[in-house]
Amino acid sequence: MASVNRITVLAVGLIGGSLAKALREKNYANEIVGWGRNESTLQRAIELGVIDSYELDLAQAVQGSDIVVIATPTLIAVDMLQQLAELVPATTIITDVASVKGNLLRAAKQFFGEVPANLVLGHPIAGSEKSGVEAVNEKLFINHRVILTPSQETSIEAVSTITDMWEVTGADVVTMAVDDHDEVLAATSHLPHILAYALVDALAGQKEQQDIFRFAAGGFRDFTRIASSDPKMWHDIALANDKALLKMIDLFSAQMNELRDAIAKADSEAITGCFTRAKAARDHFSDILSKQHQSTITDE
Ligand SMILES: NC(=O)C1=CN([C@@H]2O[C@H](COP(=O)(O)OP(=O)(O)OC[C@H]3O[C@@H](n4cnc5c(N)ncnc54)[C@H](O)[C@@H]3O)[C@@H](O)[C@H]2O)C=CC1
Ligand SMILES: O=C(O)C(=O)Cc1ccc(O)cc1
Repeated sequence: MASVNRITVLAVGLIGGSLAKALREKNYANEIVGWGRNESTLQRAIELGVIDSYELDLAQAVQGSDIVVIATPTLIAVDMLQQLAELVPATTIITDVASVKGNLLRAAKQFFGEVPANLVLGHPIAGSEKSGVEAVNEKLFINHRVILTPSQETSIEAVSTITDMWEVTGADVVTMAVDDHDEVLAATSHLPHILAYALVDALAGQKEQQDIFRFAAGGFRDFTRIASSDPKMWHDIALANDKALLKMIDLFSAQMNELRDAIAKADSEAITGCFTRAKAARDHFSDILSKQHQSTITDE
């Protein structure tokens, strides 16, 4: 593993902070520097053992770093990339944690003139509905996937360094094409968040909302936990991945209309068909998850 002296994390929130703390606990680098706009948050990050030091000036923060990790909200990551194009030499690896990759790849081509070899776009598939430095959890990435989306232009050494970095946190690193990433995540993460927000907002707008929430059963709680996620974060994701997300919303709306018609017509066959297929698919998914869980227990 190539030795890493200095890592800079741009924005020390849930994901940037959890990565910094995980790496710090494994002594992965000599120095982990945080950058942010709010000095009290950065001081708090030092108190919590998340970073070694901080800088408020971006140029100072990235100077001499081997790896710069962009961990801001998704649309802000585009601005960060633009600023880094002026500040960072080709010897520094730039990576990120944003939930959408296509918009950043397009921005990179625009700001750097081509996809720079030292840019390794990445996305940890781990997190929670909580945000900010107080929610930092150094174990967050253990046994979770991290998707890297290198392009043809990306340096193999840079991909290998970022793979090593994530593996140190306990993550399982896979690579994927950018468009595939954005389509898969639109289906499995972005659509479910939109559905949870829409459901809770629709119900909260009803006059009887007090009663509705008072009598809500476990299913409502399971299905809507993610509606507590940060609205700003999900605003950025929805707009950054608009094309893939609109496709998924249309697919879902068509399915919803079919189910609505089936209920209106008391079409038992159609209703049971949908529920049975969905149950089989969900049970299969549960089996995969429990096998993954078993194999991680045996590995320990
Ligand atoms: N929360 C989650 O479960 C996951 C989030 N992500 C992605 O990771 C990135 C960071 O998300 P979290 O750490 O969850 O959010 P967070 O809200 O915990 O942290 C975001 C940080 O960015 C800072 N920030 C906000 N606006 C800024 C601006 N204009 N300039 C500079 N800094 C700014 C905030 O002060 C905060 O420190 C996002 O792109 C998100 O989509 C990826 C995987 C999981
Ligand atoms: O809290 C949950 O269940 C999540 O889905 C967390 C999450 C949020 C955003 C991502 O890009 C990846 C993971």
